Amino acid sequence: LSTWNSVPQGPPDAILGVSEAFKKNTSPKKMNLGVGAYRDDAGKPYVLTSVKKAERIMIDNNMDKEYAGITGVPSFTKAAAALAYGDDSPAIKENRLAIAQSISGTGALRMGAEFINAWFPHAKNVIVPNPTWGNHIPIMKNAGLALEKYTYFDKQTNGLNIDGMLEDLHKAPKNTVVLLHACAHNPTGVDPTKEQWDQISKVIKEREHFSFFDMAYQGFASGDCTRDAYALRKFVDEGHQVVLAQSFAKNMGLYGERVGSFSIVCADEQEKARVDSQLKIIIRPMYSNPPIHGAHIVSTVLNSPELKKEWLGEVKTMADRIITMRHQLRNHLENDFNSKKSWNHITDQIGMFCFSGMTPEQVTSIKNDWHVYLTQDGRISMAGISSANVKYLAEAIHNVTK
Ligand SMILES: Cc1ncc(COP(=O)(O)O)c(CNOCC(=O)O)c1O
Repeated sequence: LSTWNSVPQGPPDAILGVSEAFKKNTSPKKMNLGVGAYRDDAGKPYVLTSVKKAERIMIDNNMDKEYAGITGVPSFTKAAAALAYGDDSPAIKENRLAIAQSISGTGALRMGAEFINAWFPHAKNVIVPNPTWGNHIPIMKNAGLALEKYTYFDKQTNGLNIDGMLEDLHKAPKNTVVLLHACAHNPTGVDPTKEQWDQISKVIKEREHFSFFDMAYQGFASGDCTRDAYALRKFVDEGHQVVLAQSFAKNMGLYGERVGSFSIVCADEQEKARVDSQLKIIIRPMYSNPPIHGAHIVSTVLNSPELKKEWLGEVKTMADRIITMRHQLRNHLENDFNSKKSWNHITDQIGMFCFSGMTPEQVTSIKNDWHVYLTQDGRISMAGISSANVKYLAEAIHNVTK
């Protein structure tokens, strides 16, 4: 009998399964609205010019391939922290921000969950939005945390159910870890307003909850890195000792380079040193030390004023293209196909995704009858839309929803 005889067939990943089905389709009109990766208006992946320039500089510098330290490339983590928390962050100025490079955002989330499981001084409970990025659930559970969901999306309005969210945050046991998407919520595209963030901060403070921010889209949501970091920075200003999972996959187009960071706001320099030592103890037996190439790209871009300026322009261009597609899609639905349904949520939502409100049956119909592929929850990855196919998509959505 084979050693692996008892290994069962696992379920396919909901998101990647969509791309597999898309690849098998032969229609010239087919559209892949599944995977959350940016495409330009020609439908092609986009390597940023600022990234390519940084790589040329790195080659000219004849960089070696030595190991990075356990917590990664220092010039990267320093620049990443400033981008997230702000150049004038007191936590950074007072040297009390512990930060480690991670295997992109996923690695940061797992590192954070492992750290919480090891050192959080209360019950290891985490609550995540309903719905949330699918991978959040196994990441937290596999690290040993007890996971529950809090109300987030409102099916009636395709927006935020703020009252339901605040009620669930209030009901959760004291000292619960609350996972928060800093901007560009995945899969709904629904973000709290500034006023709503202030309400959320207040309840979290009252219940002495702990905030775990996931910021995978800074700059990619509104086109403005400062604007997209509002919630994170406001919480820190208000005295929350947050932790942050940061990713450069989308905003710098570094998907496969796996560049991210995990950071912890500490009380003082001495505490930061102790926390740092425990992060190293978690990382060492996990993957020893992180890949250096992507970290050097981010460091080169962020530490060069002109490359950083070029990058900020490019991330705004990507965000603006998505926002333009939102307005065109809504406009076609309302004015070309005279849909009688309300589509304001297409332009009210922000970031990579639009939670269309299409039912699983409608998702199946739009796939079978119109060759449009998206996840069963009705999430549309907006980057799959271009000026060439936006009207076709509107026609397809109208026909399956009327
Ligand atoms: C909210 C969130 N956190 C974290 C991550 C982690 O991304 P990475 O590990 O690539 O940095 C992602 C990446 N999502 O992937 C796109 C999709 O849902 O189709 C994410 O959406």
